[in-house]
Amino acid sequence: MTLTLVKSPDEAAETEPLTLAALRHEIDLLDSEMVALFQKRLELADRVGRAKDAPTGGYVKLRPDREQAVLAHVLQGARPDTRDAVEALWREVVGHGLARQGQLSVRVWAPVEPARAFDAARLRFGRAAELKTERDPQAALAFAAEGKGVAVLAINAGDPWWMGLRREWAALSVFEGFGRDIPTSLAVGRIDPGALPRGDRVLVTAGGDAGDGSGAGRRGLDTHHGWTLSLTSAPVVPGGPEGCVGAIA
Ligand SMILES: C=C(O[C@@H]1C=C(C(=O)O)C=C[C@H]1O)C(=O)O
Repeated sequence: MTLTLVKSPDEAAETEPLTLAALRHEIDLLDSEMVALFQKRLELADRVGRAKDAPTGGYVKLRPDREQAVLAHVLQGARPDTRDAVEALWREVVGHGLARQGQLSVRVWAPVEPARAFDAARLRFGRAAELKTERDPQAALAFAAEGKGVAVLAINAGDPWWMGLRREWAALSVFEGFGRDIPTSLAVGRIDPGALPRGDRVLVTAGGDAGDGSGAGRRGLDTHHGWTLSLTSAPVVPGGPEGCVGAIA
């Protein structure tokens, strides 16, 4: 609701600068509070990071499940008209929280519309992350497999890099999908399997064509020589015999 004070033009001319100054003072006070709170939050993220320094199994510190819960929590309290702004802001906040535990590096491989994939990665990981484009999907996967950071790779881009998630890149998990309804790129990394987000499971399977009924409830994303990359809402276990290679929110 917007309150409008009815004033004569003269009165308005006199009081307006004061009102403006008063409003700006309120903003300054809030900014100071927000900076203090942000710094407190960063210190806590720091402490969480040190707690994670205990054996990690070579996993990166990024915890998609926790980030999903943080987002859900703040969005629950947000007015509908501020949801997009709150989400964008918190992606930044969380990105800086993670950066306190070590800078996140992201390699992006997207031969078609690279700017779109890059923008999506920037929105997801925030400005605190270091983003670089990669010309070779295998180099992006190798970078992520070494635990140096994570990779974002386009799907349906003429390279079935995702088949490697069942083979040489089995240490990597898909933990994010980018795209409106159907993902057009996926993020992969050495993510603790216990920290994958709640949502659809990502499958790489031989035989059958996802979407033809052979895999009930599956949605195909890409196929190559009898192998299929698909999504399912079935609660399959990552790394298990069903070919689950991760999960996306
Ligand atoms: C603080 C943590 O580390 C990272 C930063 C988060 C945050 O700032 O809220 C959330 C998840 C992690 O990616 C955590 O795991 O809780």
